[in-house]
Amino acid sequence: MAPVPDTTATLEDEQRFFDHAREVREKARAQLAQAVSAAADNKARASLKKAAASDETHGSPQDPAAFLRIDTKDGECFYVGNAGVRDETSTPLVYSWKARYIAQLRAATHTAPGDVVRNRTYTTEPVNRVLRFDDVVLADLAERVAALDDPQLAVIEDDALLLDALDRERSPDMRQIVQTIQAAQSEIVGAEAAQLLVVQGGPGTGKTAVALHRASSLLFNEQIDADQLLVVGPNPTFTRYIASVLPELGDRHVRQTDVTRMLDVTVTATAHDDPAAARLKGDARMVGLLAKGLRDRVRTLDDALSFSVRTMPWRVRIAPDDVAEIAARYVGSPYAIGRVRFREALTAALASAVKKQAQDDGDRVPGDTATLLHPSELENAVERVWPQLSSQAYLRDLFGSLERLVAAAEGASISADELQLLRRPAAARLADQSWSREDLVLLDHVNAAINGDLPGYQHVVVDEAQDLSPMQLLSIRRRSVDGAMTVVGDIAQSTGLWARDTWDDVVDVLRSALPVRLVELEYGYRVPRSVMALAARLLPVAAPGLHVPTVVRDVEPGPQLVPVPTGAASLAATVRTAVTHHSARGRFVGLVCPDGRRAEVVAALDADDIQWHDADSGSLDKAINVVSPVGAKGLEFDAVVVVDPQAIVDAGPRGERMLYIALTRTTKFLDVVHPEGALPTLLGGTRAPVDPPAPVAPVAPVVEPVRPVPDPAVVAPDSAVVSPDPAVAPGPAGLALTAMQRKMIDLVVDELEAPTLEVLSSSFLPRELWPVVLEGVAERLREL
Ligand SMILES: Nc1ncnc2c1ncn2[C@@H]1O[C@H](COP(=O)(O)OP(=O)(O)OP(=O)(O)O)[C@@H](O)[C@H]1O
Repeated sequence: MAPVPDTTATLEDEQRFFDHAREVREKARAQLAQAVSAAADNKARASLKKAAASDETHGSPQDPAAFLRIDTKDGECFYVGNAGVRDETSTPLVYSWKARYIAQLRAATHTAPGDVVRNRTYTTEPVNRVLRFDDVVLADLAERVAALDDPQLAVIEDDALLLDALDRERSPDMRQIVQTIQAAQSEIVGAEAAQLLVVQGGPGTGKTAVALHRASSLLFNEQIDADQLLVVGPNPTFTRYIASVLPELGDRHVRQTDVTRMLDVTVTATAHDDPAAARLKGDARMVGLLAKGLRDRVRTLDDALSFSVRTMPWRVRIAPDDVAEIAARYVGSPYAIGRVRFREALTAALASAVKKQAQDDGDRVPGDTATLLHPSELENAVERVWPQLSSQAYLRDLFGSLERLVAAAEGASISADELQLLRRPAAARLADQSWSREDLVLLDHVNAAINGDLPGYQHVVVDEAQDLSPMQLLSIRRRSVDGAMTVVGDIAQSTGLWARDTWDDVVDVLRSALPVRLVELEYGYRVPRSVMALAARLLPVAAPGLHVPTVVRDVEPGPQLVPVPTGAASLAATVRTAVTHHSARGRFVGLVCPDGRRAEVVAALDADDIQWHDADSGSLDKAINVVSPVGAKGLEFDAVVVVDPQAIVDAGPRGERMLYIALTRTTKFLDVVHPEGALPTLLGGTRAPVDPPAPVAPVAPVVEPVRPVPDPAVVAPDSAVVSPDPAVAPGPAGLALTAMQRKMIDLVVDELEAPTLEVLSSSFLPRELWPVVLEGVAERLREL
């Protein structure tokens, strides 16, 4: 009988249990290895070896036997480890954290304890030595935190293991969080598979971590094979970043991909659609248009089809209406399958016509009269009515012909102007046709419409789902057997052409007969409190009505706002100083740079031979990663340097959301380097946002009087890196200046610049009005 210690167990009792459980586990591992070497033949050995290699049921030999023990009110106790352990009688000694029942027990809180009385966590040292344990008795906890404002927050803040995990340095690989999964997260991890579960949560609330742990738990509980699970992310860099979590959890063969690589297409995107065309191509109305366009490729004939009949002097004919009637039976099937059925049905109709004619004429014919038809004649006829088509040929022909488009749009409520957006010259050779990213999604859709859906996955996990177009969502939905999915994202981080304010349309597209559930994660684990306070200033405009996650920790120092006076220092040089400062301290650095600033920033890094990695290219590097704001989604770094936040805001619609994303990528340090006077008003600057997002209010540039706590420090740019801007002293147009005059003008401009900027900055006038002020000054000077 296993020596399971009771609730009064001492450290020695616990150690005895840990030793026993580990011994049992290692014995089982050794038995499996022995079975491999004793296998009768090579084939059996290979398959056992494969099973042993992929059999993570024993976890790693380096794992402690358990990391948690849960005691329930009916006196039961559950040891929880990375892997389950059973004794010789198959009695569980340790439960895998993946077991649904365990996940449900871990969802207990002091306010909703359920059966749980006490949680005991263990601190161990390699391999299995128990150094100490810490108990949390839920009833005591409830008493202790009852009077506090946010008792749940107090509980989290008290979790030393969690805070320790959060404080650890980050790397290009995301880590598992098995030991420190929080109650609300555990509830999601262990939730039933058969539903559409949408997880909304602010930056760093653990959505990605939870989704991946849920995937692992589903594989364990639902007995589905790893290749029956699909994980879809937004881009290859993100996929690489999360790729090691599932293997670390013992699940090695799950397909993890991104929304574009997932598609069933053989071409890559080389063309770019303008936003209006791209948006239309992502619209669900394309489904109707593509379907009608495909149906239109099945032709109706004006003349009868006529076929010769082997050994007979006569021909057999079939009237156009009869051909159309046969074709109509199959137009609802996938196109290529419909074509096969049409061919079969046409052949059958002709065969019976041959039989009848032969009988009428008294001719002797074989039982299977279809053999009297010529296959090539049949194929030609089928091709006339129901031409073979590839998805590429179909889409090229459709977009290349206004006539086809107009016919296809019938009933799809797409206007003539919109159809023009889809038009593009058809390349003579299919291989020369270029395709956009949005086209690839359509090609995937057409592939399914032609060949039928590919075999689906039992469960699909979608991360950063808030940005996907309806056509992308449909491409994901098609890959799910029955709509069982876990969809995670953050509406406040929804940007791009399909930026949305609710999950409603996502649910509408993905929903199946299964139940739908939306849950929200409330606590933020990544972003330090002071950084979140700064980023949260954007939310009233970026995503009004959405909650700021309650942050569980703070890190000193808070965010640094680094103004760079125009003409006094180069912005890029200041950025370079900031990133090298962090990388010199061994930090994993993200340099979030708007496209318009990228060239000067990377030139400054290159000029000093500073190694950096292009994070938009598909992977991350240990040190400095330059990343676009959109590419930064889902990623995190020890230190983040955000370049020219106003340029990020101005770069497109929903600019405040883009900046919100950029600011919330850090686990510790944040530097915001901005041209002096060009800090977004919402962050405390004096300039109005240029493109307030429609249609949400308020759009007025409210200079928020409440400073974040603690206030972001405003630091002077490091004088060591300040390099003077090139002198600028063009004379007014038409005024011929001598070289000496130019030089003098340069000097005077230099002298005037700083005080002028000071006056303008303190004027609260939007920056775009500053030249107007200077023109006014020039006007007055001319009048002197
Ligand atoms: N329970 C936990 N224990 C330890 N670390 C955690 C826990 N929950 C979240 N984290 C850590 O917090 C960080 C943020 O998690 P994650 O990336 O999953 O958040 P997210 O909600 O997906 O963020 P974003 O919306 O910005 O993509 C990660 O480093 C993750 O490991």
